[in-house]
Amino acid sequence: MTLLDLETVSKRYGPVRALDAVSLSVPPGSRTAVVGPSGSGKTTLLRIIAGFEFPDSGRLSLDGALLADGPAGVPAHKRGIGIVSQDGALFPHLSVADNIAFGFERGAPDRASRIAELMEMVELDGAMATRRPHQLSGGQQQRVALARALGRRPRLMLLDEPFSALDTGLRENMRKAVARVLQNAGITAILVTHDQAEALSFADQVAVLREGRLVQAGSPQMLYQHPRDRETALFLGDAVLLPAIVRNGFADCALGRVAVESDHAGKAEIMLRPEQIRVVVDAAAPQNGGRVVDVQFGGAICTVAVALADVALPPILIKTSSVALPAAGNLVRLDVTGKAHVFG
Ligand SMILES: Nc1ncnc2c1ncn2[C@@H]1O[C@H](COP(=O)(O)OP(=O)(O)OP(=O)(O)O)[C@@H](O)[C@H]1O
Repeated sequence: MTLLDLETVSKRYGPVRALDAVSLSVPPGSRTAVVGPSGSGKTTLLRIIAGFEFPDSGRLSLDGALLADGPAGVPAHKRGIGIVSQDGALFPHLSVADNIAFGFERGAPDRASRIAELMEMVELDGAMATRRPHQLSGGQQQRVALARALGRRPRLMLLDEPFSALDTGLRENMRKAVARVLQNAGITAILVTHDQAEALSFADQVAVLREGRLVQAGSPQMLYQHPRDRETALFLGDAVLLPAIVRNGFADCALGRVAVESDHAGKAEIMLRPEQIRVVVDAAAPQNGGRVVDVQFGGAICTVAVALADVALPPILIKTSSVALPAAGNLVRLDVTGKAHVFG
């Protein structure tokens, strides 16, 4: 089942291909995160879904109804799509209550009860209803913006970097709160973010854009463990990339023999996520290891750089806990858990 369907949507700005034949299906009730480097087309995609822009070619439909077919289609205000932007875009001269009620139908009889219900939904204290936006924290302003967008009972909610102005702790709380609110209201959402960790934890589906093209879409686990290419792998998190010879479900590499999930045979590049590698101090100078050349203490997560026995390879960086942290100069063994991903 699909709520929003994009078929080969393309958009150019002069010589720039902002979107190049992007196809994407968004299931009802799901949360999709769109990620990609700066200039990859995320905002353009969101603006086309919202109806602020029209594609040059390609089609998009919502719940089976056509929203746009090339440059013609349904205008933004008739799409039933809600938007929460980075700055919340609240009206500074209106109270919280008036901001929330802005999208209601004129003279809505249940105005007060709906405002109260929406404030409760986004976990805002009812006493704040009479405040102006400047009397709220960044997180509270974002909750008002979300309540206002929810008040229009949208079929689809677009979230354009709504957490980016918040600091780390608050950001995580807001992300969880928004996910909960959307889930409880059964609203399908699309989030645009620069933050890979945010995308992986918020979404059921992650879509990676690069230079206007959709590189890969799938569940966060699938993309993290089986990225299409090394660029996507590195975009979604830290990765250890090693040359290897692959055969019969195993790869021979600088870390010894590692299981792989691939029927590839021959030379290939393999990828391990750093958390798959355990550093064990082992004075026996093991084959599957090397010498620690640098240790960066980082509290819960520390980074250990290990120069491999194969000097042609750069040192690999491994994230590890501060418990039993090796020291620079130690000889270490690198034990791998799970399977490596094979590119190619
Ligand atoms: N109105 C416009 N006129 C000309 N070029 C544009 C316009 N809007 C976007 N572009 C170009 O289209 C490409 C995609 O831009 P877009 O804003 O969609 O990327 P983005 O992934 O959202 O980037 P960021 O993460 O920096 O916000 C960029 O090369 C951008 O310069």
